[in-house]
Amino acid sequence: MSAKVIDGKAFAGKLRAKIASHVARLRDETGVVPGLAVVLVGEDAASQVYVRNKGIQTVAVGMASYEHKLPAEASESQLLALIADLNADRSVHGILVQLPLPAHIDAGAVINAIDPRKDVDGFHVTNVGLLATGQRSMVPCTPLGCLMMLRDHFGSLRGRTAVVVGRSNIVGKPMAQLLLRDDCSVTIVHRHSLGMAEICRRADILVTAVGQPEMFDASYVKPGAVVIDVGINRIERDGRSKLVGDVNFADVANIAGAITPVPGGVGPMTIACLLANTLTAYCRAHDLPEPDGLAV
Ligand SMILES: Nc1nc(=O)c2c([nH]1)NC[C@@H]1CN(c3ccc(C(=O)N[C@@H](CCC(=O)O)C(=O)O)cc3)C=[N+]21
Ligand SMILES: [Mg+2]
Repeated sequence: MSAKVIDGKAFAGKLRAKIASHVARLRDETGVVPGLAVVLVGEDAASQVYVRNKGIQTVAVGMASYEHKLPAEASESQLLALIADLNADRSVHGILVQLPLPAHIDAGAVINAIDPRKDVDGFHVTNVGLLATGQRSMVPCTPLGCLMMLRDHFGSLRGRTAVVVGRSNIVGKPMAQLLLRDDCSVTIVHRHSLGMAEICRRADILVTAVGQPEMFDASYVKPGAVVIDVGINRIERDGRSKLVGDVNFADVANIAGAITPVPGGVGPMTIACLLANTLTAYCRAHDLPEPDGLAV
């Protein structure tokens, strides 16, 4: 193995420490701490674990955490009423509705009911449009975390060739927007792309977000490229459950210049960026200067 392993867990720890020191200072200055409300509908086991981790980390940086759990049968109008309450609640600066939602609820309608200024996921159509037009917005947490790691690795991304695999609204599209804003030449490829491996082999920066365990081997990677693995796939191996990325780590680590591991790469950065976005939303709500390095 020759690639540098980008330690997202350690990076996220440093980011949380920076957030915690700002929160402590702002609490002393204003008497108000940032508040994050997380809404979970239903009993999905994985979602419960994520929501619990988010709550623990929110409190650990000195913010207030509000958890709202609704039964799987909750109606869309019940959920919209809760969102309206949270929009009006001045102690809540960030609102996250855990996805996926049950099929009987229109997720788009729920997301677009969130006050865009409190939309710490950056999924509201207003924030999508602001990002796409280069204006100040809330930026989706996973792409933001990836961008922070890339900027840390490269310094400037200007002029580099980036390939994003996957075109979801939560990762692929906003990732491409952020890379474009940092002056990369950006290509998005997806399941219908012809010659995908060949296109990927042109990338200085390869971001994989497809949810296919270990799909990307060395044949997709240019020697020395930086590979950001967004996939988090739970698989059975040797009778045990384990997490793997979209990238075949052992194979790609022989050829890449740097690579994020799974677990311990993008995942921890996603949660740290949720806290960063909550602090950003708080600063904007209170007309306070935004700390450097939290938003793009
Ligand atoms: N509205 C909304 N926003 C989200 O950001 C959102 C969501 N819904 N629904 C579910 C997905 C998933 N997600 C993860 C965040 C962190 C890890 C993470 O920290 N993973 C650890 C491993 C955790 C483990 O061991 O299970 C790691 O990669 O090292 C994983 C997954 C955020 N999501
Ligand atoms: Mg896709």
